[in-house]
Amino acid sequence: MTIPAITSTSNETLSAALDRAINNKTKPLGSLGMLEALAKQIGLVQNSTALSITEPAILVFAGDHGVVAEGISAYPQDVTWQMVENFLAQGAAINVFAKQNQCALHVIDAGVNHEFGPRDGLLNRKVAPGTRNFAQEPAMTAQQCATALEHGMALAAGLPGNVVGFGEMGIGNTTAAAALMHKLTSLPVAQCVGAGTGLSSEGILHKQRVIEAAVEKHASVTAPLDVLATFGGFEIAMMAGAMLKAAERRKVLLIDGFIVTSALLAAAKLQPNILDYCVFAHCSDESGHRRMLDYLGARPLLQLGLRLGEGTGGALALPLLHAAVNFVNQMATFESAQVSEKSE
Ligand SMILES: O=C(O)c1ccc[n+]([C@@H]2O[C@H](COP(=O)([O-])O)[C@@H](O)[C@H]2O)c1
Ligand SMILES: Cc1cc2nc[nH]c2cc1C
Repeated sequence: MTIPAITSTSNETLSAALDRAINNKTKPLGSLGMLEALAKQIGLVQNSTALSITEPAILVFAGDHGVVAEGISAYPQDVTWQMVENFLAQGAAINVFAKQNQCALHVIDAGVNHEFGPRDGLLNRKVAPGTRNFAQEPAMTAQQCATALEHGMALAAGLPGNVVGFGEMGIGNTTAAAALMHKLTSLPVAQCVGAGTGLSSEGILHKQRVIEAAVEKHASVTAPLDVLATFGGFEIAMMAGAMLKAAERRKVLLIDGFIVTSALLAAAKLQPNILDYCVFAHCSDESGHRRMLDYLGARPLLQLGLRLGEGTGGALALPLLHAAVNFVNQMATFESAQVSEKSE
């Protein structure tokens, strides 16, 4: 397996040209706030002052987690496959929001503990029917982790558009994500763990203890790929692979909540330049997400109290990407509209 090479988007000449294009629009300097930074970032990713959004797509990766045996989720494991059925039936929140914003949606079985059989609309990339319980043994073998990454890379390579959002479904995956966060940021487990789908405060404490014992057990594991294999999930590793390939192909990466950002944490340890390509859709209500975003130096676009996953934050932020592109392409300049510029 080869990790894609990702170059930084920094380019002084283009950066100055984008600043000029943005500042010449008929508005007080800087008055479109974060949309201006977003437009500039999209221009740098696309290596152009002629911005576009073509065929945006969201990839939703589903996988199950052996660590659910430790009683770390408020919902049973079967919800993972049941929600995959719901995605296929167009009944989930992500179906509604993706459709509302004319965004393609692809559902991937990365490792669900259920036999779906051949199904329209489901991409079968099942590595295994769920990971092992990382409280007892590594969640994946190194080979399984590499396979997941490779499937993710191939999926991203096959996308026609220039914006790709990431989403996931997997009961137990906030436990995996919190463990990854702890290992990859060195923040204490207590600052990484949260309620997930809705644990009580005792439930959160139990989840914290399970993670603390597991990181103690696997204390010698430190290299990013080994951390991903030991504590991650098939959907998390596949997302990380897809993110790396999408950045290599100079697509804009739309980052959703806590679990998606944990996949990015792993990807960014392998290729730090990937962060140039990432738009952070929102700050999730999952305790720990804000700290994860701070660690990455990320400024999320939205704060809506979401804690759903599925890529819903990305789908909801997509209109803001369109707004950023459209203001650069369609607004008049001071010159074209004969509006007077700043006098002091
Ligand atoms: O995206 C988030 O920030 C987020 C926060 C909390 C929960 N989730 C979703 O809830 C599931 C994992 O929660 P849990 O409690 O089973 O670990 C998984 O399917 C995620 O998509 C997602
Ligand atoms: C119903 C349900 C839907 C979800 N979507 C993403 N994670 C989820 C978890 C649950 C429990």
